[in-house]
Amino acid sequence: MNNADPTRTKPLASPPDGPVRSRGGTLTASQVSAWFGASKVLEGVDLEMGAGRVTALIGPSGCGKSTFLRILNRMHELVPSASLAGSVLLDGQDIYGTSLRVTQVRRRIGMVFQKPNPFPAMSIADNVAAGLKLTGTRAANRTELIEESLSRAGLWNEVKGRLRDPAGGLSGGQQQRLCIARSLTVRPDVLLMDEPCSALDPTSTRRIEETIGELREQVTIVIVTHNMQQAQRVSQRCAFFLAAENEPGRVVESGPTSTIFDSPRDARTSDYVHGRFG
Ligand SMILES: Nc1ncnc2c1ncn2[C@@H]1O[C@H](COP(=O)(O)OP(=O)(O)OP(=O)(O)O)[C@@H](O)[C@H]1O
Repeated sequence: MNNADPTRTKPLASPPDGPVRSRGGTLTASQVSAWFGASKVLEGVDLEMGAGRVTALIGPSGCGKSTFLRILNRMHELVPSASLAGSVLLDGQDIYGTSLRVTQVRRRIGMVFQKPNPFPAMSIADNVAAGLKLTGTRAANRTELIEESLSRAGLWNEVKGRLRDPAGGLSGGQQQRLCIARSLTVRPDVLLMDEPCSALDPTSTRRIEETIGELREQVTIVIVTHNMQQAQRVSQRCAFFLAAENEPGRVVESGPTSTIFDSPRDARTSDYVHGRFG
């Protein structure tokens, strides 16, 4: 591509032969509260999700984990009745401020959902490239980015001989890794994952967990999980959310995963992580 032409959109990706830069962004949530209409569902969440780490959001159903996750890449505002207070900074930059457009925020902070959602009739390669299209990103090195993204998602070896086949022919676990690859094409700083293994069998789950482990040096990961073993296996930090009856969800405690599981400060954390409720 001719980089000398200043009118051309500069691709986000590095040159094809360049390595993926080791990076990841730090997300800092301060006093985040959220509402759906008049109903307050989250209260005063303070949480730092550091670069190079996996942060697990745990807690019983309905305590606001997914809402919090969606606030982190401005998806919460897609619900017409939704509102929020507080701030979220990505490396010190306010993601709700005027210096970042919403498309830039969603490009730098990607999301992988509970149920794999590839375009089933579209080819495997086109599904990965759709990550560029969905975020309005132009890239000269499309082919290399497809291989790089599939490799980083741990899927390249399984699909390299059938990139033109429809994605609907992949197993559930492969489809989820394809969705991870799709998110990685724009080289995000942060990847948000909302129960990414809940629709998968144990073998596929372990494969995704390995992928998370491989990715964390390059991308900050925030994952919602109901699986306590998974939180222990994949995360370095944990935040325990809880909503008392008719109250919004709050973070009871957060810290290193080993502390949350082995010596939490709050008895409710201990009860939850040891399966005594929720
Ligand atoms: N679109 C919505 N409109 C109205 N209320 C909503 C909406 N989405 C979530 N809520 C409510 O907000 C609260 C928090 O929900 P949220 O999905 O964030 O919790 P969660 O901890 O992720 O739950 P789960 O673990 O079951 O996914 C719940 O009371 C839920 O009913």
